[in-house]
Amino acid sequence: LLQTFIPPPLRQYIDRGLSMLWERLFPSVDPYMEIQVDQNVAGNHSPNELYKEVGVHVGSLRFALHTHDRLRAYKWEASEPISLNLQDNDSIEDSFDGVQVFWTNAVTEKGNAENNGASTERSFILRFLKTDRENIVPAYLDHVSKVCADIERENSQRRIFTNSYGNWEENSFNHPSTFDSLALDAGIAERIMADLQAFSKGKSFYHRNGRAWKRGYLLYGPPGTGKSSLIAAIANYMLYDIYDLELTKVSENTELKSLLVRTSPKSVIVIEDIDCSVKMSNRDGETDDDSKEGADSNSSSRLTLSGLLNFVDGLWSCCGEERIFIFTTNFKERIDSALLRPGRMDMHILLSYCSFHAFKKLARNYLGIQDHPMFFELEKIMTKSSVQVTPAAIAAMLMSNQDNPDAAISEVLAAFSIVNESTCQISVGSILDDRFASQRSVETTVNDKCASQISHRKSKRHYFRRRIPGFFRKTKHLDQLFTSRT
Ligand SMILES: Nc1ncnc2c1ncn2[C@@H]1O[C@H](COP(=O)(O)OP(=O)(O)OP(=O)(O)O)[C@@H](O)[C@H]1O
Repeated sequence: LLQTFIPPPLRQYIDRGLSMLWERLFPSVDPYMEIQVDQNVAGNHSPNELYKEVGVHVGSLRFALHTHDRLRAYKWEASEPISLNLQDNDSIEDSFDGVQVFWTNAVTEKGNAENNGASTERSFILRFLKTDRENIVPAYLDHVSKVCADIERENSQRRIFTNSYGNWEENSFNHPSTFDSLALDAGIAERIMADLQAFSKGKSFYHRNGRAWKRGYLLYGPPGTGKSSLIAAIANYMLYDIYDLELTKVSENTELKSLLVRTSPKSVIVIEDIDCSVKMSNRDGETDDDSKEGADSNSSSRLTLSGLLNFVDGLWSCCGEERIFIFTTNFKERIDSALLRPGRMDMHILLSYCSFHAFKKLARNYLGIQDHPMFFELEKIMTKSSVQVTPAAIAAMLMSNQDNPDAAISEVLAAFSIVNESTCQISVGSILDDRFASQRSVETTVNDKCASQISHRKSKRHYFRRRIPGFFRKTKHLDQLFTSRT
């Protein structure tokens, strides 16, 4: 009750007063016990890792800034950020699972300064009620180590690895994507974050249930809907490194296994475009083409589907803990169902074309606006329309009109309206997407997808000419293509 209603500084005074009263009334009975964490390991003078961890933890107790008038500032290493800590012999309160503890930054001078025999001994002293002994040792000390590891991870540079000739090549990872910068359908970001939180706290749950501590996500949807950005957001949210596994560069199962065992815990292992990475249609690794030709008697030494299945959820998949597997694809239906089952891919997340909810997030991020008079009309069109536009395409429109929200929204509105007038089902997003940025690709897309359905070819031509300057100027052929297809 006291802990709930009395603010920490006042509580500290009351605690101290009560302790002093207790000591005066019962001088021989001390209800507290202490654990001393020395700077060096007694005997061999090597640094005590736990001392450093306690230092980081105590420095992270933010309320020290408000309750203490004198603090110490330092850096453990030149590259690390500044840490704050207690002055010599000051104390600070912390709590763990409702139990109150005190840390004192104890400094003792030993020996005689006159004959150069003086030395300073530093330690952190943990003080808590004897009755809380069971709750504190070792759970609280483990918690301190974990907090320290988390802080160090937060301050350290994220890394991205990619495989090359059977080895991982390392690079620094600075992708700025976060759940806040992503425009997703309502509730998706919250669902993923809750799942990730549960996963990161789930060590004992996974062990109790005999499961490897890992999680699999399948991200699927058309190009330009944010699959790669979501992977970066997940890595940034969890403070994990990324292993970007290029399956086409893996020649056999043993190589896959050896790559897997060399990934570190707390990492995201990504296989993008899994459907195009390797042609595997059955567990023996025999592709359709192989079976037609009756080729390759040496399938056991190659990369096979069963090798991949074992990679994700086999005996070897649990040789490192706390890992997230993410597969992406544009075509979920092309993936073998064995790869999709829970345990391998625990959550299937559809990233689809831009909804009005997602559009509002993009407008907030790119234009800095929460609302606009044209939103009402846009929402109506977006909800009714059968036209689908990717967030990537909308983001491109907003970015090119960052300083002019009216123009930006008019452009989005025009895009929906123009396309909507026709019966065309073409995805504007897929045409504008970077990967289609060649004349040939545009032709193919137009040809394959729906050029035959375009009824308003004039406005379409005008629209695409505006959106992709250069293409249509150079290529009369495309004009003819629209005409002939109509
Ligand atoms: N949902 C989204 N929210 C915010 N920005 C997005 C979203 N989707 C796409 N974008 C923007 O579009 C660009 C391309 O997105 P991204 O590469 O993540 O898509 P993708 O689905 O992985 O595409 P592909 O399947 O072609 O790899 C990104 O730089 C990002 O800025």
